Amino acid sequence: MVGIKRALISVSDKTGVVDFARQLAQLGVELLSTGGTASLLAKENIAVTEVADHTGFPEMLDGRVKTLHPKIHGGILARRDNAKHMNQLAAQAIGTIDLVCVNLYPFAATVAKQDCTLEDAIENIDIGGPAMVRSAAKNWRDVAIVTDSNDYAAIIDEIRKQSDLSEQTRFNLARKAFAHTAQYDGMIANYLTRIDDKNLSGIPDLQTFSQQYNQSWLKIQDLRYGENPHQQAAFYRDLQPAEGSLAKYQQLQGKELSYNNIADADAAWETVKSFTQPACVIVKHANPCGVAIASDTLTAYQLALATDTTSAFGGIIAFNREVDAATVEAVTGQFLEVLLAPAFTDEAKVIIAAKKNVRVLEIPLSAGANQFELKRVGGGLLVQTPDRHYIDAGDLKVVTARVPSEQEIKDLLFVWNVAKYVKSNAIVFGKNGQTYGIGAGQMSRVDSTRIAARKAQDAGFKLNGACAASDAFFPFRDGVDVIAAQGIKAIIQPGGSVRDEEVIAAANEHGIAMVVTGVRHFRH
Ligand SMILES: NC(=O)c1ncn([C@@H]2O[C@H](COP(=O)(O)O)[C@@H](O)[C@H]2O)c1NC=O
Repeated sequence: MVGIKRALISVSDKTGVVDFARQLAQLGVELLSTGGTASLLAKENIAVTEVADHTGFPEMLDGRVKTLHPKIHGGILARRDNAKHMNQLAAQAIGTIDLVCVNLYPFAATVAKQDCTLEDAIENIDIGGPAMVRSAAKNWRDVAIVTDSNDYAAIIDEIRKQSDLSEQTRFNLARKAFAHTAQYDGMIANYLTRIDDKNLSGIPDLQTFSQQYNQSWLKIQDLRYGENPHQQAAFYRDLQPAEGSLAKYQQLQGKELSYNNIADADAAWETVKSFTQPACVIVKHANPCGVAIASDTLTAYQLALATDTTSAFGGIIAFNREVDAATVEAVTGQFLEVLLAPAFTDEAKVIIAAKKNVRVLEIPLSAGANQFELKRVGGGLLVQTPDRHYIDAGDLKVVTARVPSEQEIKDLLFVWNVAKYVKSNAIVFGKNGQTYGIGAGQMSRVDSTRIAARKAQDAGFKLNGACAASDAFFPFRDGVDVIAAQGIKAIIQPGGSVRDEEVIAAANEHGIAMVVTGVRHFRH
């Protein structure tokens, strides 16, 4: 006889529940179930008692009241080691319930529908389910609470082996259950506090940002330390990370990821993901120090490295294509911290394995993005939608006498895309799908311009005929003058400065073609 004698199963998502119930029944567990679940189990010839028959009360109010009954909650909440509790159960002829398996009304899926009315949303707020989950989780020493169909197999396995569930398993299930109801209620509060008060019937108008913002994250790992060794840190992921996001990584080899590795890997991955052609991005301290697109990964790497071989030392290197042996041979010729790609060939994996310390991450490639970008400030949180603005040649407005050539337009779009991922003030020089010089994170735009110029000179690039991008408008003509002095003949920038006229006049003076995008890409 198992320690679990009676189980209550009440699930909206019925995935795997028939098998789970059948196996519990085979282990001698008596089953109670709510209407829909009970009829499914009965149809599958599994012996089950309807909760309504057990309590003697019918389900009522369109299912709003099914399990909210002392015979259910008494049976779950009574402490088995407390004589008073057990006597009280006996006096009311209430039997104990030892396992509760519940998943909740699909609130998230309901409100995700375009035509979801407030009434639909409200009806999909589960009441009896969370009450049972919380009762069972509170009484975890005596009751097992199962909220995730992914746990069914392991639970059956453990009961079969040990005739019961261990204290540790029950506690883990209880923690998971409270995390689940917290997330569920958080989601409801987020939805309700997004509703514009002007319209409280029909399909509500939803504001982008809720009045109270509740979010749940799952810890992937504790980190050895934070940005600096005296800081503590951990890495959390979204409950459902966006497709193609860093948190979907699989580490193939190498040392444990550090806080800075993860931050830099994210910067590299987000940048490389933005290119459709084979691309390589090398990141140091959250900024790309070399970016290139080419017909293959090896060439892309060689071109990206050539931008700034000094900064690339100890960098994070990302590709948006499967990485082959030749590329890995080349990449491991330099000191690197992390290598990321959607895939590695078997041969490439063998070669990189010799460099045990290099952290190698495989991430499925997809253009997905976080719903919101979050940034903590003292006592608060800044929330914004991600920068997902892309342009093509048709979006460019030529503002100078000189019009860029077709090749220059391609180069302008390339450096513009790179500039988007460089911390402001960002200036990027490049040509033929290769960055020539990157000026990042300066407090003045002209300083970023000077840095980009110096880096390009140090790397030995001839800037004649190259292009320049500025992530935001030029506040003065000085940046344009510095660019012109390098021999650069085409500039892309948002425009919109009060001194645009002065800036455009400078470009005309220097015979530069200038295009404006009308959009800026600050990144802090
Ligand atoms: N009202 C109640 O007493 C109640 N008890 C259980 N539920 C939910 O009813 C669902 C299962 O219903 P059915 O077995 O009828 O398909 C589960 O998602 C469960 O969380 C309830 N429904 C909503 O509150």
